[in-house]
Parts: sequence; C-alpha cells; structure tokens
Amino acid sequence: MTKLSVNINKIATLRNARGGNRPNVVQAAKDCERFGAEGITVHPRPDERHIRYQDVYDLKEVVTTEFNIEGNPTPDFLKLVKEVRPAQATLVPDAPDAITSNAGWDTIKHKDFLTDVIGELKELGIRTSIFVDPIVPMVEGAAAVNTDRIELYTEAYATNFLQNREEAVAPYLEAAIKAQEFGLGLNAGHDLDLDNLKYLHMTLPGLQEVSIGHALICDALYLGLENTIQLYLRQLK
Ligand SMILES: CC(=O)[C@@H](O)[C@H](O)COP(=O)(O)O
Ligand SMILES: NCC(=O)COP(=O)(O)O
Repeated sequence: MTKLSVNINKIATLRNARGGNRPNVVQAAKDCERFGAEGITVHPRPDERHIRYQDVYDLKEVVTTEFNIEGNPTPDFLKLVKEVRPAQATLVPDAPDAITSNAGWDTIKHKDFLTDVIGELKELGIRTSIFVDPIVPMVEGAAAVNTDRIELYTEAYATNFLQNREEAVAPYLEAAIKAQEFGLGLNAGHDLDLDNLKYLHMTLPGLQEVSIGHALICDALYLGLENTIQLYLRQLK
C-alpha cells in the first residue's frame, strides 16, 4: 500500500501573501486528513516563506495521521524536529535560496554528517528518510548511513513522463530494486500529479509513501480539496 501524504506548504504560501490567517494551515491539515490524506508533510524553509516554524509546533498538536517534516538539517531545523518529534523527518540538501528542492543528497560525500544526524533522530524514535536522486550508488550510500527510508526525487520522472514514460521511470525502478535489496523503505515525491502518479505507483516495487503538494493544491483550486484528495488516492489503488 502506498500512502498519500499531502504537502501543505502552498496553503501557507497563500496565507502569507496577506498576513492574517486565511487560509488556516492547521484547519487545512485537519481537513486533508478528514478527506482521506494518510499523512501531512511540511517543508519549513529558513526564510519561512511558506510554512513557519510555529506552524510546525501547531500542526504537531492536531495531526493524527503521519506527520512528515522535510528540510535541510541545519541546527535550527534539527532543533525543531527534535522538539516536535514527528513520525518521520525527511532530510533534503536544499540551499536556502533554492526556489524549491532541486537535488538529492550525495550520500557518499556526506556520509559522516548523514550518519550522525540520522543516528540522533532515530535515537528519539523519529523515522528518517533522505532525499536522493535515482542513482544506484546514491542508494547504496543511503543504506550505508543507516537511514530507514529514502525519498526518490521525482522531478526528472515528472518532466520526462509525457515524452516516454518507460524511459522516465527506468532509473527509478532500478533505484527501487536496489533499495529493496538493502532493506531500505521507499518514498517518492516532487512534481507528482494526477497524470504521472499512477504509473509510478504501478511500476515501483515497495513504494510506501508519496508526498504531494504543488500540483495537488493547484488541482484543489478547480476541483475542491476533498474531491482532489480522493482523486489522488484513487491513483494509488
Ligand atoms: C523535498 C521536496 O521535493 C518537497 O518538499 C518540495 O521541495 C516542496 O517544497 P516547496 O513547496 O518549498 O517547493
Ligand atoms: N517531498 C515532496 C513533497 O513534499 C511535495 O513536492 P511537490 O508536490 O510540491 O513538488
């Protein structure tokens, strides 16, 4: 079974456009869960351009499904995660000025750092996942740093899907098989949408969770949040 975790960053983007509290991020998380989401994902960035650190504390009080906090493990981020203790922390090597996440970890170069951080989080009972490109040596490197799961960065899959879906998914299939070989759990995310999700889900063995935000919230503008979440869930059946 592949769980749908709804990334609510873009709800916060809209809220922040005017100050005030509309739309209400906490209510949106509760509603996503009520409409069938099996997890809530947030990716607080250092400039707090969408999710604010305070949102993460507030969300911890209400999220009843799986809470997943993504981000670059800076000292501030790690303090937040250690205080909030979500079900899962997903480590992403994104530069502070990046518009959005744009690469996975070099798990070989950052082996010692990742091993230390992952060890600290696991000691607190937080499941760890690390964001990686679908490159076999990076998956092998992920196994070496003792993470529970990897999240495959699906931007390239999403970009190439419409041209040639078999070619687009091939490196992801190889990475997923390698992850299984090493006993790593498997998540995926970035630019997944109603067109490309089902094929990824059908193709990757052992896909445990997808986190989807940008496209899902865009779809919700036209289709409504409840209907949209149901449509995404249907792709994962
Ligand atoms: C790791 C990942 O792919 C997502 O967290 C994505 O980066 C969403 O973040 P933004 O909403 O800031 O683009
Ligand atoms: N981990 C990926 C995520 O949370 C959402 O990415 P996107 O759907 O906003 O591209």
